[in-house]
Amino acid sequence: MGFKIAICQMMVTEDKEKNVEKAESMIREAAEKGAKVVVLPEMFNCPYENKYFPLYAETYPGKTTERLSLLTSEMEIYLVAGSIPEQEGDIIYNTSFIFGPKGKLIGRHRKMHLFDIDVEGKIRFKESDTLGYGEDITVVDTDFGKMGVAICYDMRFPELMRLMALEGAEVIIVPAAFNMTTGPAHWDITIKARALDNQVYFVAASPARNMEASYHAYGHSSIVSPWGDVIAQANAQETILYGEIDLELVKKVRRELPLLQHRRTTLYDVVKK
Ligand SMILES: NC(=O)CC(=O)C(=O)O
Repeated sequence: MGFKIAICQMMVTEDKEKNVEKAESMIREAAEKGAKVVVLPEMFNCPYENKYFPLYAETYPGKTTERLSLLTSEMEIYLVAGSIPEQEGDIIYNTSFIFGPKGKLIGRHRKMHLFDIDVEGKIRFKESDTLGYGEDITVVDTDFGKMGVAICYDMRFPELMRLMALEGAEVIIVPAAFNMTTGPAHWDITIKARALDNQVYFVAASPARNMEASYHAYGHSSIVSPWGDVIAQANAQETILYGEIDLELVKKVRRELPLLQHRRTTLYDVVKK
């Protein structure tokens, strides 16, 4: 079984309404071109900067999620709606809402690993200044099998990705926003490594690079096969990236090179707490 997936590598600006409109028009175009699963980038309705997260935050259900749920049901697709700042009580989360073809919420991933880093002379970011930690691993059931969803920095943690594969994920989808320091250094290799570790399709969705923003996203949204082949990759500009997902290939690669079966779980293990 297979399906077409699309990543909307959209330009995110300070105008929330325009961001949501842009997301809607790109989703519509991707669905009209046959995509059955559409993915938006991390913080698609809000600039990636701590000062904006509280200003753009919405509760669920809220204006952005309601609009995307309606569009998802109109286009009869699955939508991994990138992420938005989600307010619950006093806490704001970096949250990905996942909708099924009838517009129903089928999953919600709150970023588990917050991007608190300080690369000397290059980039300092401390998401935990404004955001709270997600606590749950997210694997959703779809008509195309199980898919894991995580957000950006989460993908640097192989244990999380492995647990998703052990829960049955054959595709891992990651809305993300690496930057011009970590992107050139780590983006491609991390995506390929996680695809190969777990023999999954790895789908990483970035915003386009906006040089007027304070945070310059790397772009380069990518779709990598379970064999490590790059099926499709964008550059830094706004675009819709398409790829064919062949679930038979996941089975073939796992049969030919049975990594998941060859783990020495009597000697070591990765467990969910
Ligand atoms: N923005 C992130 O969460 C992560 C990132 O940019 C990186 O890991 O590099």
